[in-house]
Amino acid sequence: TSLRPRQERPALQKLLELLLPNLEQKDPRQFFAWPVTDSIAPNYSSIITKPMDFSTMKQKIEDNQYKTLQELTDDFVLMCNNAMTYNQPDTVYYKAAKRLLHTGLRTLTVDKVRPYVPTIS
Ligand SMILES: COc1ccc(C(=O)NC2CCC2)cc1-c1cc(C(C)=O)n2cccnc12
Repeated sequence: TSLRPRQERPALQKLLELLLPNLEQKDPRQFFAWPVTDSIAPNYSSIITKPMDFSTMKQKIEDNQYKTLQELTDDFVLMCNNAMTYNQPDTVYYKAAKRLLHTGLRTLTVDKVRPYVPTIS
């Protein structure tokens, strides 16, 4: 828990705090829970220029760094695409990323979420 005094939490931050666990549950083996290190994935940091993982996304929500649902969606897509870039198609990681991308995007774009996040036209 952060030591900061509890400042007013905008509606979007509350929504994202609800959505993130829903996405994390789609990664039961927790391949996407933490940053991928060069020790478990050789040369990862030289191949993937913009790493992303759920713990980083959680921190960005808490630091109120997402201004729209689309920005969180972009990080989620980046995370999945990184795994489909670094790993070969026949690996557990590539397959998990492909499945996560599809099921996760359905959660993020499903109509019942949209109305709560008016996009500034
Ligand atoms: C935080 O990342 C991980 C954490 C745990 C594991 C893991 O438990 N791997 C076991 C399944 C066979 C070994 C794998 C990963 C992992 C994710 C990834 C991704 C997301 O590309 N990765 C790529 C190559 C090697 N390992 C991984």
